[in-house]
Amino acid sequence: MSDTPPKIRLRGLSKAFGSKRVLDGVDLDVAAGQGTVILGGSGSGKSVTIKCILGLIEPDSGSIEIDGRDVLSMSRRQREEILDRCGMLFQNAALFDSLPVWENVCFKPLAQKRLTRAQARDKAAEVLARVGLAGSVGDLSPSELSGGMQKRVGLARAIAGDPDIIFFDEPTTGLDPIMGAVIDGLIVDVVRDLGATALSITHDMPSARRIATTAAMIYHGRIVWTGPASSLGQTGNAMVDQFARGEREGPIGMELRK
Ligand SMILES: Nc1ncnc2c1ncn2[C@@H]1O[C@H](COP(=O)(O)OP(=O)(O)OP(=O)(O)O)[C@@H](O)[C@H]1O
Repeated sequence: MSDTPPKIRLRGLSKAFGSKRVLDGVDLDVAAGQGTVILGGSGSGKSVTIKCILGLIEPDSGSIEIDGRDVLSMSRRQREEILDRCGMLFQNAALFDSLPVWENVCFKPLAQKRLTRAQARDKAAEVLARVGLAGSVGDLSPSELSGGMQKRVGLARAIAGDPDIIFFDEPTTGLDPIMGAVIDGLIVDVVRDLGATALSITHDMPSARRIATTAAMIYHGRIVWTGPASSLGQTGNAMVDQFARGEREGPIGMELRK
């Protein structure tokens, strides 16, 4: 056990939608300054977990601590201050087609009036360069970009506020394997340069091994295994290894596929 307190600590996190219990006591420590990935079948509650941390879904019970502070019991303003230090790369990048790339990149600081439009243009050019895009891309519409470029723009938006914590929701989905590796490399670089903590969701095992140090598997609403991401596929845990290798036979039954 490390002496450094976790950046994010979840204890007993539970959430049901109607009669459907999705999270049933999630316990998870996300180490500061490292990458952690949550694995689990479709519909197992990975996104709901991240949405609870981001304040987009209120859990029914349990606690969420960030830097040792319980975010569920703090005031709305205090919670917003903490969430302002978080960045998010959404699945499919989730860019606004009606806005040029530079306004997408600096959407949040512009909406919060923390930057003037001129400052936001400069900031966008700076972060676009960090993800390997020319400043001129800032004037394009997201619809004019390839999938790989859209992910880069989504990554630029995620880091534009110099966040402490960055969430990555399936960052390589829809990309060819080489572009996926390129995006993973950028993720590792920007997270390291910012000294940030990264919490990711992915079904892509090579990506999980690249972007995370620690992996955690969610099953039936709980974290059932945590260990080194480098060991995925050879963890010795039959459930995790079946999942990581994508094998049909194993302890994970067909109920996940219903
Ligand atoms: N706002 C909501 N209202 C009702 N049900 C929801 C809501 N959000 C999520 N769910 C349900 O919670 C379950 C878990 O969803 P979640 O999106 O967390 O899955 P996931 O593990 O991220 O899956 P995937 O890998 O397919 O993205 C699903 O059955 C989903 O339908």
